[in-house]
Amino acid sequence: MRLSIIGSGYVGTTIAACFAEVGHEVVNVDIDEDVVATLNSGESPIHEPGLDDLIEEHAGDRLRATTDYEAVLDTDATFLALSTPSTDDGHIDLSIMEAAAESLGATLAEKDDYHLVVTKSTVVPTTTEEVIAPVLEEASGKTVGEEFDVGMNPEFLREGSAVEDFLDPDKVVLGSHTDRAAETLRAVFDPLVEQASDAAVVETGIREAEMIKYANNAFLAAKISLVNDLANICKEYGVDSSEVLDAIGLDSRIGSEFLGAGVGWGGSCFPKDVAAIIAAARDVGYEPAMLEAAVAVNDRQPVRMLDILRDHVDPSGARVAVLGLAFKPGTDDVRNSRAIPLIDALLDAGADVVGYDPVATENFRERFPDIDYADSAAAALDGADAALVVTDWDEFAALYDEFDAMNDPIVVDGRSIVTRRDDIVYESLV
Ligand SMILES: NC(=O)C1=CN([C@@H]2O[C@H](COP(=O)(O)OP(=O)(O)OC[C@H]3O[C@@H](n4cnc5c(N)ncnc54)[C@H](O)[C@@H]3O)[C@@H](O)[C@H]2O)C=CC1
Ligand SMILES: O=C(O)[C@H]1O[C@H](OP(=O)(O)OP(=O)(O)OC[C@H]2O[C@@H](n3ccc(=O)[nH]c3=O)[C@H](O)[C@@H]2O)[C@H](O)[C@@H](O)[C@@H]1O
Repeated sequence: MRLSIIGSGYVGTTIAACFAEVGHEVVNVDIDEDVVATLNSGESPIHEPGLDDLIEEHAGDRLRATTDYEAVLDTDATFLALSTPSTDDGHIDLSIMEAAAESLGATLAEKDDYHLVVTKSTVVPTTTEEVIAPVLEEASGKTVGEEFDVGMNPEFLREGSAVEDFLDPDKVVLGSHTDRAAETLRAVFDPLVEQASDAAVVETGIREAEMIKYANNAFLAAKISLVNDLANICKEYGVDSSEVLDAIGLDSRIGSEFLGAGVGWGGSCFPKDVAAIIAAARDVGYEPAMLEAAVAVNDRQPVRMLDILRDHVDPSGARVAVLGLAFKPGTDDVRNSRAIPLIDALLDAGADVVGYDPVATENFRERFPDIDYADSAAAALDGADAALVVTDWDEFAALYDEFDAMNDPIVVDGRSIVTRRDDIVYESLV
């Protein structure tokens, strides 16, 4: 099939390269000329394992990029993979989606045959039908359900394993309202599902597909917060939370994944998506108490870390090494990293902060230009009064002798990965 993908960020680039890999002809449309040039030169505009190889193989053949929306006219279906950030009050900000839908609609005005427009971005229920479709109709002069259809196909890939997650998913969710849209979506995904090891295909309505994405992310975020609540209780009672969590994970109804207790969840999606579904729920008069609690627990974990530090050292004037600035290991993405609230609190308390991350320092420096940065964990620990571990990078698990260079070592481990030493004051956060 011939597919167009609007937006070439984490999701748009990954799905374009993967659709090309399973045999489709794909064109990426992005307003960013650098992104387009990078893709056309056979390189990936984002860092994701395996993506460079796919782009190198298919660019100039089944995969190309352009800034010109006219490219959509030679395709059968378009996926909208634009950012859906938060407004200041947590609501979803649809302005980028609306601008792209308007450009797409104006282009579709010139198309003679049927077209399917699929929302790939994470959007709150009713957005595709009540926001995107009307913009497309207005700009194209066409009617949804007649000359074109809309559909919804949420994305569940994770940064750091995006290609693998997309090509071998647990599930593919196809939301549509007409037989024609359902058939087109099936035809897009059939080659992928055939080669995936065990992908379930869920055919559903459009607003159900939109909600499945929020339910998925909200459930995972709430699972981590529940785990953190339980692990905090464990700590107060002197119970080893890792033994407790390993044991409950053996119950197949609970499952062993996403039981990692610690300083909490961050990133470009969980915080904004949980905030957006809370705001959307309130808009229709429902108070989502569980989700509000999940956020409250998550907000409290960095504060607990500082409280534990205070039990051992007064942060005012102390040199504190923060190990890990990325929101999770394997990425240089610092959006909503737990290091941000932690360092804000440390600076408020008068600490002298030195940060270290294997790959995320430059991105973090844009947010905190005035703290010190070290070139290695050892350099960050040298002369520090305390160390706080925020991201579970493997290299932090391997630290041992490096703690000798600290002044009276105090380690507060927000990810429970550091090897304990009897001669060091070691506190796990949970
Ligand atoms: N990043 C992730 O791991 C995942 C993200 N999602 C969702 O997918 C959506 C996209 O997220 P990302 O790919 O991370 O966003 P992103 O910010 O990485 O990429 C968006 C791209 O859209 C382009 N763009 C902006 N306005 C445009 C326009 N009018 N026309 C054409 N291109 C335009 C930008 O230049 C940028 O390259 C969001 O709704 C997000 O919540 C879903 C699953 C995973
Ligand atoms: O909607 C999205 O964009 C994506 O959001 C998450 O993916 P991602 O944010 O890339 O990363 P995760 O691996 O889920 O980690 C999110 C946060 O939770 C934290 N986490 C994760 C697992 C765990 O056990 N404990 C824990 O604290 C991580 O440190 C990180 O800060 C989801 O896992 C994806 O399915 C989803 O598509």
